[in-house]
Amino acid sequence: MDRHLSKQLAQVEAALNSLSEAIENDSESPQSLGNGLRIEDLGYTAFSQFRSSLLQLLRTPLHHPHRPALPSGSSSEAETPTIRDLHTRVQGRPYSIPVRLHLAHTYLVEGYPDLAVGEAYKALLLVDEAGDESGEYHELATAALRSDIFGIGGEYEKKQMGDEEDEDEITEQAIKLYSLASYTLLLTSVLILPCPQTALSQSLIASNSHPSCAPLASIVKNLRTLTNIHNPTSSNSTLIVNTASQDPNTERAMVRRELYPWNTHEAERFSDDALEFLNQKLREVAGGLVEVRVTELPVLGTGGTPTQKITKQLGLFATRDLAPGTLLLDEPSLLTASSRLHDTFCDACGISISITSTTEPTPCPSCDDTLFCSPTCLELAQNSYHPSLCNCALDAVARDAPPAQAADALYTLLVLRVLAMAETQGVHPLDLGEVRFLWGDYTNLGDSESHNGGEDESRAEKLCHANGSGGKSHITSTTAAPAKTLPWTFASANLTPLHALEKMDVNIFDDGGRYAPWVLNTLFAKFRGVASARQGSDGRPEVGAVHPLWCLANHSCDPNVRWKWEGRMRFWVRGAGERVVWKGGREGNSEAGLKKGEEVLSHYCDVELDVDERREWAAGALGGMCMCERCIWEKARQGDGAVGK
Ligand SMILES: C[S@@+](CC[C@H](N)C(=O)[O-])C[C@H]1O[C@@H](n2cnc3c(N)ncnc32)[C@H](O)[C@@H]1O
Repeated sequence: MDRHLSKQLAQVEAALNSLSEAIENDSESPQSLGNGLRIEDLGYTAFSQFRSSLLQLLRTPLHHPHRPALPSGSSSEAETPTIRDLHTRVQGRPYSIPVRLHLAHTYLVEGYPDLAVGEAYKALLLVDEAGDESGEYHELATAALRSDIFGIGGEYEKKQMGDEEDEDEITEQAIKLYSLASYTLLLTSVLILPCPQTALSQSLIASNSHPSCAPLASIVKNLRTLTNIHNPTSSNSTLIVNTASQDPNTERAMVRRELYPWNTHEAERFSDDALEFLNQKLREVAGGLVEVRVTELPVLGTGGTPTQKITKQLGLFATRDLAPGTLLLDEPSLLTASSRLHDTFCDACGISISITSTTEPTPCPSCDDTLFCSPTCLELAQNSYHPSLCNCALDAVARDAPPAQAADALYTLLVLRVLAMAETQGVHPLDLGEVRFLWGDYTNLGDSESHNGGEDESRAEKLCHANGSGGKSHITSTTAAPAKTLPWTFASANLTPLHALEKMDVNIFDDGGRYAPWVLNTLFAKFRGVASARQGSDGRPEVGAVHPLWCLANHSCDPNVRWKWEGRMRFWVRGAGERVVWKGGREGNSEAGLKKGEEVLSHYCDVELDVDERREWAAGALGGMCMCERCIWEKARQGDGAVGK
């Protein structure tokens, strides 16, 4: 890194450190904020723990790509609540700012800065509510704040202030301290990710709320230089963003893609019950011609050679001999999303209304803007997700994104669809039938071990312990830096979902943890592994969908089925003449039809491309370089100079 940038980063770190010092110290300190209060007296009894962690965090360069998870700063393990304990506390006291801050800083020291951002941001929203008499949650937030300061567990009354002190004034000071503590956590977390543009935009907001806070002013100044943003004339002028810098709304970081140790909603995908559930669904849409089975797949590396490791996953298999042309899967899905604002796709199944002539386009009777391809789709939507979105004015959210962001926008829209399904059906988002069995491509599962966790509390407990203590578990316990393979932005993980939930009239604080940041991350992890998209004539992905049964099929560059998605996802058995001709002269697989017990192999990329292009295209969906028989053969021939013959 350039020396100038390093210097700027060091100054940001120093300013963050002095901000946290100022928050913690009392009025005698030179860094004092001048309010005479200590944050530890205000219910945030763990702030000093965060402070010592912050110092450790800042000691590792913020830009370090393999920043390790840090030990907690607590002196006694026994006193440190686990993330699970803190989830319970947040659910029990959803409007308490210090409880959320404690969760945020625990996430941060455990190596989840993305989750810390989510909770610190909610703490800030609560600060706003407490300070704004017209806020929807003002009374609840104020009551929680007063209870944190003066009530049971509130240490304030034991301190030096007498009874005659004005409670209102103390509450006001507490709001200020909590605001600064929330910003400290938020800014530290986004810088660790690292998302400097997001840090700058949030520090500007912070500095506007706290104009006399010198450390914040220093953070803004240094982040401005760091991000190469110039504010040429006055504070009112539009920021001129250097072409090399990014928009905070789209600034991406990579975060851990995990089966979180506290996630009790993940299905035991290889259990008899799960296989029976999925096979029952397959009988409904595939007439029993295919079934799901546990299978072994190679773990794909980034080089052109196999890793020798095997992973246990699911796959689809023919239950009998199937002749060419047999329709073996015909699956509808309501888990769809359109990225276009003005084109007309059925809101439910995603079919282009202009190509379907069989049925009557049907608007929602209450919100005319929402169009379905048929009364059937309208009815399905009403039972599944639409009531939560009807008249919510969410149409424009994440739509018509620029080409570079169109794919990411589709994932966000799929997550929003799930939130509406969860609300309409009163089900936890991760328990929805459409979501529960999806492959999440988590990086903390052992490669060759089955992903066979149970559903109950005891399993979650076991995972928590195994993860921390090195006990035997399928969750990898490793001292290496955790892999970060999940794209994350502040907007997609926080701003957009929270905005949508508020429009849906969901209480974003007291939600029983259903829409917590880790739940949203888990949804993104699943959708990035299994969603499909259709491109428009301009090459932009315009409709996305998750078909939970179709996506159980594994990939081959010599697929034995062809598929088409027009409202429903369909698979047909390829005939001999439809099998791909391998480049380099080999005829490929000329077997017609599928034999009983043979695996159904789909394709995730254009199989007409050359081997290198195919591998590049499919790498994201496969987690590495395709090692199918055709790829290996064509690559070897390429080395011989024989491809193209
Ligand atoms: C859409 S899912 C397919 C179903 C998945 N096997 C399951 O258990 O649900 C895609 C994932 O399957 C695995 N996969 C599919 N085809 C593969 C192949 N040919 N080689 C190795 N892994 C494959 C990769 O891990 C990929 O991320």
